[in-house]
Amino acid sequence: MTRVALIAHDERKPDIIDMAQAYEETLADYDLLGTGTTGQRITEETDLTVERKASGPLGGDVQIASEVADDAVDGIVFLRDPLTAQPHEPDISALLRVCDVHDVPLATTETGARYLLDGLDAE
Ligand SMILES: O=C(CO)COP(=O)(O)O
Repeated sequence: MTRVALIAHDERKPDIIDMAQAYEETLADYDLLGTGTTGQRITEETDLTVERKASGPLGGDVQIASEVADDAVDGIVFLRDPLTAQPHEPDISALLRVCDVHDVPLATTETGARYLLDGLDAE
């Protein structure tokens, strides 16, 4: 089954919830995972089931990076807050890097997320 990770920094959580609601029918066909708080918010505000990893600052990004390294993830939507420094920036960089290494599509913008999810849906 297609496995998709959903991650958003705090300032972007309203955006990822809007996206999850708009794409709920598509996402319902996928095996979803996410960082802790993002996963919790999405499960509260949609009927989707999300496997929750640790919260980002507590290692959730690296847990997802580990799955990417195992070729277990098909796509990631990661709505980052570009205006706020994150204490776990090295973890975020690791996740982005491992996606580059494994050619896993990663969208960090809402438009990119739409392209990514439409693309996965068309496969
Ligand atoms: O910090 C994050 C990603 O780097 C997101 O973590 P949460 O979903 O737990 O807020």
